[in-house]
Amino acid sequence: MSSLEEPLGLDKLPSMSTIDRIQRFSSGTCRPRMDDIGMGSYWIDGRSCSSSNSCSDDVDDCPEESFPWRRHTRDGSQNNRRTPYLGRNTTVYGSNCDSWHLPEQKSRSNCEEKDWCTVRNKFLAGIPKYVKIVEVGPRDGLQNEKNTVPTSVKVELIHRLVSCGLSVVEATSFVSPKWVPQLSDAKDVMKAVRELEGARLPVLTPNMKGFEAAIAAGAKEVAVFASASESFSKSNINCTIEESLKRYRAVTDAAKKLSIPVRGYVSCVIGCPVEGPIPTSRVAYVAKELYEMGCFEISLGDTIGVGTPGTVVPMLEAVMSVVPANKLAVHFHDTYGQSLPNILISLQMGISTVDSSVAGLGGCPYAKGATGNVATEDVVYMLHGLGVKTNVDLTKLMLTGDFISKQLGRPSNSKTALALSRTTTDASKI
Ligand SMILES: CC(C)(COP(=O)([O-])OP(=O)([O-])OC[C@H]1O[C@@H](n2cnc3c(N)ncnc32)[C@H](O)[C@@H]1OP(=O)([O-])[O-])[C@@H](O)C(=O)NCCC(=O)NCCSC(=O)C[C@@](C)(O)CC(=O)[O-]
Repeated sequence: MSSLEEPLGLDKLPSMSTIDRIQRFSSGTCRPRMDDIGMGSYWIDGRSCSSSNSCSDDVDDCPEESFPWRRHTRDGSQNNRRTPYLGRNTTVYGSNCDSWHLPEQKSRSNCEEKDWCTVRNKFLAGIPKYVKIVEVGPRDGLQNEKNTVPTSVKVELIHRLVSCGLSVVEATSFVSPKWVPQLSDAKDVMKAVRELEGARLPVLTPNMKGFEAAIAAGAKEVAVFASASESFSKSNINCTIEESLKRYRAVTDAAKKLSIPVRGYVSCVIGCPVEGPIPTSRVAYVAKELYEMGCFEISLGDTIGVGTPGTVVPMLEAVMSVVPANKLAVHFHDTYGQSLPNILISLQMGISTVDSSVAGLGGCPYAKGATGNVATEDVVYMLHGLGVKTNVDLTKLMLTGDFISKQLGRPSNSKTALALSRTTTDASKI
């Protein structure tokens, strides 16, 4: 067994060419052409700069998502629809729950504006204007809870998360109740939220049995979950990587016939609790297989949270050589407190979808030592501070984190929630 007490990959820091590429992406000039960096057509251009080097952006605020076999185009206005669920609550934290950020463009002088453009072009050029957050709290967040969380609490959590403006909330898992007893009420949860508007509510399905049960309960989107570690695959879903891919082909084939979008997860993209460091080529292989079988998005999971930017960069580089960046998501667990730097570097490399969990809930029952996902509040705080749109209302999100933390009887794992709950009692001091 390899020791995972040191950051993985100190001996495997990215090559100079990798570092050079990131610096070039952030250098204030436009992105290199795809051919320059050997990524073929898979590299997705982020924002580019006009010849005047102005900061005006060319990326849609909230790009429409396309699924390979989707019949209908989604109504873009749905992003703005909110369920009125939180209306009856009183505000706990006050109304000033937002990030400290640089002054708005309109309040900057021409000179300040020019300086800001230079700084932004130099360090933040690759960062998208809009980031889609996939909230995994009700599923990944709760699956490891020892005490049974009542179905009504799970349903209320989903309602509240949707009312925060989150456009994707992973609702539950149709897995074996023997393996994950906490989510044995998947059918009841799904039936209670199936008509909820304003967000997509995917569910995990490990095989055809799970897929059929999910569809029968009203799921309109599912996710399959493979692993880049053979050992983790066996302990999590009781089969080899190849066997899991075979099962998932059956699920994606069935989903295609029903026009159900399928998301694909790859676990252990940096390290495995049993095998230690995982080769980037293996991560790329599994991601490519899932993508080619029809998954519309591949979420790369650092299941035990051992990654640092030093290991995340080469992993992403390997995956981006086979799956386009705009089809990738990152999914970090915060075991070593590395999630935010890992997310930042991922954004700089062209990723614009981030998984997270309200109040930092979570952990995988089959990944010893894995702690919760990065807290959604912390991700939103960082993104808003960077001027990146999320459509998420941080105040409502904090109330939601507060709600579920109280239900679980412990404090939130979100540093932002903790800090803002203290400071916003007297918002005038900020
Ligand atoms: C995959 C199996 C089912 C194989 O489990 P198995 O024991 O090999 O399954 P089986 O086919 O031999 O069947 C055994 C029993 O399970 C039943 N069964 C079979 N399938 C289902 C189903 N879908 N729903 C309900 N029941 C099912 C089946 O009917 C049978 O029931 P019995 O006849 O004994 O009464 C099991 O290993 C399992 O459910 N694993 C799920 C583990 C899990 O949920 N892990 C956490 C999610 S992954 C994760 O958190 C990582 C991620 C995604 O967040 C990203 C990251 O951070 O890395």
